[in-house]
Amino acid sequence: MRYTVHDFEIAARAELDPVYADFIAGGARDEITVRANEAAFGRLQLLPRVLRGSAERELGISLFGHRASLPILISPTAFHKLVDPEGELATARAAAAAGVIMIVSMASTVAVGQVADAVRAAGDDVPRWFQLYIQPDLEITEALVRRATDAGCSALVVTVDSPVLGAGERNRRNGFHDLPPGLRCENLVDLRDGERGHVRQIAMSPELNWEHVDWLRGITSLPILLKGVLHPEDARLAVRHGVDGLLLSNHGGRQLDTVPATLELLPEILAAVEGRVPVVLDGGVRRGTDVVKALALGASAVGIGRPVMWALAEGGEKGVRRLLELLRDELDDTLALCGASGLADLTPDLVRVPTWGPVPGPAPTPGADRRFGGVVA
Ligand SMILES: Cc1cc2nc3c(=O)[nH]c(=O)nc-3n(C[C@H](O)[C@H](O)[C@H](O)COP(=O)(O)O)c2cc1C
Ligand SMILES: CCCCC(=O)C(=O)O
Repeated sequence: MRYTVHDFEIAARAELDPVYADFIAGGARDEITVRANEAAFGRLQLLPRVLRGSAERELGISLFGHRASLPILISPTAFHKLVDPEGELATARAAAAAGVIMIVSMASTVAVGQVADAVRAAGDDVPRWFQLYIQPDLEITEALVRRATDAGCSALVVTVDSPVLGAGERNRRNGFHDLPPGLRCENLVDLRDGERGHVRQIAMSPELNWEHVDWLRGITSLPILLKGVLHPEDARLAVRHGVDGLLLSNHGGRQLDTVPATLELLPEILAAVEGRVPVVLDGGVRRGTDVVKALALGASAVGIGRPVMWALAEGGEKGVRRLLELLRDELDDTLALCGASGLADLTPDLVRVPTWGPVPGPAPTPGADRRFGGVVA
């Protein structure tokens, strides 16, 4: 039985090729930001209200006019077929069954159109979003946007934190640079004549700028979210350039190492956008309490990356379903314990930065009985 998100990782690691496990777990350079994301949630405290709950709690959200049953999105992760033969089809079916929004990675190993067909065939109609790396060749970018639009994606998540590919040193040591034979980046196949869907077709370009965002704004009417804006000044610029939302993300610590945890940046980013666009946060979300903390501070929703890959590796579609159920239960339980009858009751006063510290006092006498001596940390 998997009781926690962490259990999925342990179970997946027992089965996975360690090279792929490293690809999932790893981050850039010293992985300081990878650790910071999770640690930031642990440092914040919850301060619950009592005697004001309700028998049932409302967990649904609405983003850009679309309903989802949970404030938890599946952040875009590449290469699902590395860990499960059905790949993104399995993830998408699980997401749809749970009523959760999945952001399909541009580097998916099942084409976004096929993902959409599979979900429709299952009779579920939950919005899907598409993650895009703007390509310096704008015709290619336009073709990708068309593929996503034709597949019924209802928003574009444009990743802007990757002017160059993050330095995943685990991958370098392991010599993991390409997909194994038989797997392709299916969204990239035949964008130009004869293109085979090679990972290296994805251009990470340091020459992208705000004019590219304006150009994209002009070719699509889909809502555009920028993923990877960390500086409040860039958040202001994003709003000025007509962006519809932000996915506050440090790419799970996989791009620039030593940037702050996303949770720590949330208040500054929210202040910068002044409520004009929704802010979704990802990075280190592993518990219902994490979801509650991010929402109480003002995030509209959160995203999860690695947990989905672990769950997919551990149990395919069923694994991802169980993961989403588990997070749903934890979220519901946390709301109840906070005296909240729905997400709307999550207000910043429920979250505190600890003010307590070790009480200064005389050093404990060596050998003294610590049980009764009032000994402090
Ligand atoms: C294995 C893996 C693949 C990823 N692939 C992509 C991707 O293709 N595009 C993207 O924008 N972000 C990608 N990300 C970043 C995630 O979207 C997300 O920001 C991050 O995983 C969130 O942190 P978490 O893993 O702590 O939940 C990837 C992350 C992982 C772990
Ligand atoms: C070219 C694929 C990029 C995947 C990615 O964004 C990541 O592994 O973090």
